[in-house]
Amino acid sequence: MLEIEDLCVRFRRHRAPMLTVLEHLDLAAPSGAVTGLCGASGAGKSLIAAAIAGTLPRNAEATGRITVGGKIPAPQTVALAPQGLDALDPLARIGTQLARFARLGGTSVDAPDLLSRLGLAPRVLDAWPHELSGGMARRACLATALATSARWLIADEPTSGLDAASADRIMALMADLAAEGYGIIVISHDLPRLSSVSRTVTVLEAGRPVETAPGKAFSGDGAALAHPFSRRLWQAQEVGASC
Ligand SMILES: Nc1ncnc2c1ncn2[C@@H]1O[C@H](COP(=O)(O)OP(=O)(O)OP(=O)(O)O)[C@@H](O)[C@H]1O
Repeated sequence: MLEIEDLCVRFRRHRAPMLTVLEHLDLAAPSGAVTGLCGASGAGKSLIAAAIAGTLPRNAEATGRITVGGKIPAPQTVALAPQGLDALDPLARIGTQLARFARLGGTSVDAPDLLSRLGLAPRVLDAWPHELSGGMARRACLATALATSARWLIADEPTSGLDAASADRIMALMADLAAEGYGIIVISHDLPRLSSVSRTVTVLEAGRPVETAPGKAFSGDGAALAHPFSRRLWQAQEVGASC
């Protein structure tokens, strides 16, 4: 179990008061399941990912407790596939980067097999990041995180910029990895796909968690959701999807 207790994040600013951007987050993410995080832009989702992975910006101050299996996680326990595609090294071919991440995790990687699970052809191994489309780069980012063989993965917006079939494939992969025993946390604006694979989805509104609901509560008109903000978020996507 990956547990977050009372996580708060605030930023130091030049000649300005501290800015609080995340307040009192509790989260329990079991291994063997997908745990979803959603919310409006700027709600604090990527900062949660960074806090778990230990990559918060230098001007951030975090309080609270993050544990995996009851212990403070060692480096490399949790792999992060960040939202920004600039996480890829522009000066290394994708194959080199996958091998590098595998070494970081003290393991080796069957790179063609990994790419194929993400719907990428083996030729991508020889490609430089600038030669990839946005969707291919997103999947290459995910591949670098998976290459570490960490048993915990946080995927921040893994379907952003992907066509519908590729997005379906990525969310199905998240579910498959969970079925293989991985602990998976997925951050996504794509609520229909996110909720379809998640055991629970935590909804954030402006830095505050408002509700943790079972994935299946995101259906129909959202009547099974407890908080009005969650219902609005869900209904907005459903209306968008049916237009
Ligand atoms: N280095 C920083 N210094 C100051 N504020 C920051 C910094 N990084 C992020 N923030 C602020 O923290 C808040 C949360 O940012 P975060 O990136 O976690 O949002 P998000 O929920 O992931 O949004 P999106 O869905 O748009 O990716 C935002 O208001 C953002 O402006």
